[in-house]
Amino acid sequence: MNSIYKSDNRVDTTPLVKVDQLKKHFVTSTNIWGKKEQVLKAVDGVSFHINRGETFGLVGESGSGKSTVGRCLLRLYDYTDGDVHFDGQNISRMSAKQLKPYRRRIQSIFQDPYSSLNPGMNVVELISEPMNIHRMYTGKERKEAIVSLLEKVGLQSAHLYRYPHEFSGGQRQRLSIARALSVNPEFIVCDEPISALDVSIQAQVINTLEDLQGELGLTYLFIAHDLSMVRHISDRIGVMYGGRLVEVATSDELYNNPLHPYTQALLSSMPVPDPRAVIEPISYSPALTDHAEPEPVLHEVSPGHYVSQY
Ligand SMILES: Nc1ncnc2c1ncn2[C@@H]1O[C@H](COP(=O)(O)OP(=O)(O)OP(=O)(O)O)[C@@H](O)[C@H]1O
Repeated sequence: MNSIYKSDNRVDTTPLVKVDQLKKHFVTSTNIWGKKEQVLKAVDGVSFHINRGETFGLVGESGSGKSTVGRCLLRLYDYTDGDVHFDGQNISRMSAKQLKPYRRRIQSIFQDPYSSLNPGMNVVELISEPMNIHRMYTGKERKEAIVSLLEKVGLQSAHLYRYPHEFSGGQRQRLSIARALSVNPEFIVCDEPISALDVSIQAQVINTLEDLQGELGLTYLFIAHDLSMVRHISDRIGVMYGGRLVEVATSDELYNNPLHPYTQALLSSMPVPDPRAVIEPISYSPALTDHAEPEPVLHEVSPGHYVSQY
């Protein structure tokens, strides 16, 4: 179990995750001589930290770079520039061998559990797979660990030999959570984990994630395109626009006092309870010309509330 206490009982206040000026540019076309023709700046100078036991929400419209940030933290991508520290260690340029312990400590849950779960594996096999990779648990101990994991996420031992297609969408996402937890991680990148679920199921899965966080001391990066989804679960929220963070604040501060026009636009497009109300698409364009792009620097305008130039 993760603990924010050091062995001498002093609280460890160093952030679990620290991201410094992260950049991930994709070369989207290459000419016949192998020269770069077009570069897509999916993430372009993003900095934030996530404290131990905290949930950091990352929001923004489709294409703003949220998933790319998540994939960089998981080291599924090499970065173009910048650094990511995990528990004080710079993991940015670690070799596959050096990364191995971090691959256990940092897990992920994705939007579509059906495509991330091998349909030919039953529950025991699906949960055993990460345990095999990290050589955890054997024989009877493993079976007990799997049953206990299923109970933790709201499934039962009767499900042990079932296959993904035999579950509902919500149950499949619970299975993905059990699989992520199987190797005792400290940090989980949750990339739109409830977006594909029925609204009635979304709150239940969120509650399970929150309960597990309290029980296991987990730290989450919670990615969503919709502010209403992250509000409840997040301690702090970062708003992304065009590969950059435009505002970071505590959840309450962001909702009560949004400063960046893009955050205000996102908030005003939040679903309203009246089903007859017309929801307008977000319209926001920086009031700047091409040659004066906003600096990827966040200014602290009040304690813990950061906003970029706009
Ligand atoms: N492997 C890739 N190669 C080229 N471009 C990519 C790649 N992955 C992402 N992109 C581009 O990078 C930009 C950011 O994508 P990303 O998926 O991070 O955004 P997002 O905010 O997570 O959006 P969504 O909610 O739709 O997933 C997009 O323009 C996307 O097309």
